[in-house]
Amino acid sequence: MTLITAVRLRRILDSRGNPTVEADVLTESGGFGRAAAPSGASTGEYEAIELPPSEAIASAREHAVPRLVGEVHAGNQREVDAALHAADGSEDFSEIGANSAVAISMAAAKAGADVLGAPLYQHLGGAFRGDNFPIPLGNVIGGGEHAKDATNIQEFLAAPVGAPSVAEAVFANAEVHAAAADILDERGVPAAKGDEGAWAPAVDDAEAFDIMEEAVERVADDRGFEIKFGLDMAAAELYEDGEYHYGDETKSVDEQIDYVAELVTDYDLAYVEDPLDENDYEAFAELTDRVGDQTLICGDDLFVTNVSRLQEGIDKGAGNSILIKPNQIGTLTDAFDAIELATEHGYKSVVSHRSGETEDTTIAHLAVATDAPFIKTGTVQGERTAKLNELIRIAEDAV
Ligand SMILES: C=C(OP(=O)(O)O)C(=O)O
Ligand SMILES: [Mg+2]
Repeated sequence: MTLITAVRLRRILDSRGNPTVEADVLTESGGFGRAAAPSGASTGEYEAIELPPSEAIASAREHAVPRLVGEVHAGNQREVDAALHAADGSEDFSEIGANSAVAISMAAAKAGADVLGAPLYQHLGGAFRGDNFPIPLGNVIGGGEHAKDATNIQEFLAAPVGAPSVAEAVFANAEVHAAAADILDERGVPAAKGDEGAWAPAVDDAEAFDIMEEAVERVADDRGFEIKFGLDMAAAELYEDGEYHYGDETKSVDEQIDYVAELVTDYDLAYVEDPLDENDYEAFAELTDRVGDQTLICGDDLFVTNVSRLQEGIDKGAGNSILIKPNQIGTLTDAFDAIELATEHGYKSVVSHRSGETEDTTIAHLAVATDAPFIKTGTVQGERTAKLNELIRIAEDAV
């Protein structure tokens, strides 16, 4: 029934206006799935390789499509993803491109679900998920690689940890985003938006903390449940020649650890992603030792959704959480394996978008299917709200 009969690949636009890969997968019994690859800007050094979309498409047509069509069942995700690995033959999808691989992998999952007549989250294992829904981490203020002349820290994220439902959490994040705009306005600070729709004002990090604290407090008071906030420091982007660079100021590794530990305590941060360089497991371990019982220390560029890198982190006590970005590793199977390993070792999974996105909603289903405690997928803008609105629909469907 789910034997793949066609795979179509094309270039479409992503949210930055760049081309990206979209895949359609069709099956013998008329099943259909469509998915598109996202794209990062602050990419990790160890991510699977994204090829220019035209190259990725040409290579996947030559190497992957013949191994899928008439050979593999869309309903068997491990079979699909093994065929993609075999077609590629490299360790990092540098032959067919992780962008082609992830688009095909996700489109096949949707085609498999379509044949079964099941929602994607159910097909991906949602029947045995818990009762919880992922808490959305919403990007409210940001800079770094996502916006020019804004904060050094890449993302200030609302974390509505006390929200009674996923819908309330989604709306609360949007309200924090709006409250931040009001506060900026009151302070006479103009703000454009960064790649993910977060405000990108020309303020220093200290002022951004201040604005976040106030915005979160206003909405929490109004809503009557607890809203914290967190960060993606994307510290690999700040790190050069052994030091962390904040504009003209620098911090040694030890100073960076002290700085982050203080931020966690001072602002009661719910979440800190990539507070240290992607090669520094030891510093991650030291910070985790200091504040890992108070907050999530999440590895994005550190782990790149890769089980080997995660295992090294587990062995060294680096972090207590992993960001899951399917396109960092190339297939849904690899992303699932990373989530499974994380869960086994008490690491919290945070399923994530990329700064370059499309209307694709696969990550919302992935987060629900795997019972991930968090999802990071922005706050506003269509390519972000596509996932947030899908979460609301899934929650309604799953009760
Ligand atoms: C979403 C992120 O940004 P990008 O997609 O640019 O890596 C991130 O760093 O977590
Ligand atoms: Mg990150």
